[in-house]
Amino acid sequence: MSNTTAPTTAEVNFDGLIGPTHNYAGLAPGNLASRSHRREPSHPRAAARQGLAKMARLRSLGVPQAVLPPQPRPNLGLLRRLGFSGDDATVLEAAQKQSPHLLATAMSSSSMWTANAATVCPSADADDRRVHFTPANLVTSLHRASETDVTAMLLRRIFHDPRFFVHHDAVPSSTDMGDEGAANHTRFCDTFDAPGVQLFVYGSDSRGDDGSGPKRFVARQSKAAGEAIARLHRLDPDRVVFAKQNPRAIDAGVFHNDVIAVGHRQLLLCHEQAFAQPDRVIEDLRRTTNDTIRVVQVPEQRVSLDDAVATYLFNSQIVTTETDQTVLVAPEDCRQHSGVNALLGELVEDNTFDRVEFVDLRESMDNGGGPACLRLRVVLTPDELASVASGVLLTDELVIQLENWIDRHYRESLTAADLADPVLMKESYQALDELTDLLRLGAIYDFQR
Ligand SMILES: NCCC[C@H](NC(=O)CCC(=O)O)C(=O)O
Repeated sequence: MSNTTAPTTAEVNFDGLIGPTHNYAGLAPGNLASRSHRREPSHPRAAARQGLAKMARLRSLGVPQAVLPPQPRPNLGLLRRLGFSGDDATVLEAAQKQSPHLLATAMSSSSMWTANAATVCPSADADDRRVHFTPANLVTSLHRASETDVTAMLLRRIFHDPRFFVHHDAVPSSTDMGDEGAANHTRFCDTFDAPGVQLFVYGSDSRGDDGSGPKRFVARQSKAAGEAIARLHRLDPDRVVFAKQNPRAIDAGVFHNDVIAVGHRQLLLCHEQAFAQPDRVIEDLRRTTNDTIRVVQVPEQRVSLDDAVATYLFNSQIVTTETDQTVLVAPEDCRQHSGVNALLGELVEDNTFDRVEFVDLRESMDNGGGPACLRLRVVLTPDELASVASGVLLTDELVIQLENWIDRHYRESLTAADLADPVLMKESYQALDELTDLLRLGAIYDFQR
């Protein structure tokens, strides 16, 4: 078993702990799983256990693993800002009566998908040699846009040392500046301490609607946000690539690029329909990486866009283990799909991966979040890692404490009718109050002050 303090510069996965109000409200634009599971009962305890089991599995492979706490729900501040008043129970009841949609928004536990929390660039790539963070504005939907402030606070709290970390404000919240964070951002490198090349993928070009965008669903990520982040993070423009998503893919349910492409070190695994101009993207990546990148494009004939979205093949995580193996951590759904499973066998055969491991993330998957959605990758040198709030770094002991904590506080199931229950609110706040002790973060939530 490895120690979480990596001796060399390493990629640390910060996974979002799934919160006690995890539910299916169908809130997410362009996300087919969210739409099709709308109003189904959810299983918060199983959900949180599945997410934690994935973290423990990666840790057992020797991948440094940390945890980000959920956002406080219900988000009473949001409901009050929208005109619901009275005591807490009255606010929840009025919201349920007048707008179940707003109530569900205030109960969403979507912050678990930390790939959307922020864009992070390692110190090796920034000209001031510090790690840069920009929280995502998530303007496309209210339930996600209301995560930004708490995310920013959490990141500042966890990565608190200004010698190592720079925290930027989110880019302005305007639809032509849409930013959904690291889900549309990939970094390629040789070893993690070496300077990398960063790929920013976008669905909309802020220069206006020229009719080339998706027809059915909204493009959530803008090019302008990526450009701003590349400037803010002081990246070398010669080592940055911008790529437009294929609008057909967005219309098939690819609401983030990480539903159709995944990169790790010198490998890009993507569907042939991922980008509007795939040849140009590959050429740009070859040039900027001095031809060290290996691109594996999966043809439509092998895996259709629809099957890619249904199985979340490309939302797998690729990790380098302690023994220097390259492992693909894929959703169970990929094993169950014969075509995808056969392809994975071939990718092991041809040494793209040393092996594939499958993880059961049913509860998250049913809201459109696979293995890669649940993690924010932060590349840290040993000194940077040593300065991080250490209570969030996963240890064997913390896994056991969190399992126990989940079992004590989380409900087995939740329905839409339960969301206004003031007892659920108390349970949720009490759970989070205890969690901040377990993670040694102090009082971070408004309700604790
Ligand atoms: N990276 C995965 C993000 C999934 C997320 N789903 C949601 O917000 C579903 C919420 C709901 O419908 O209850 C989204 O689409 O942004």
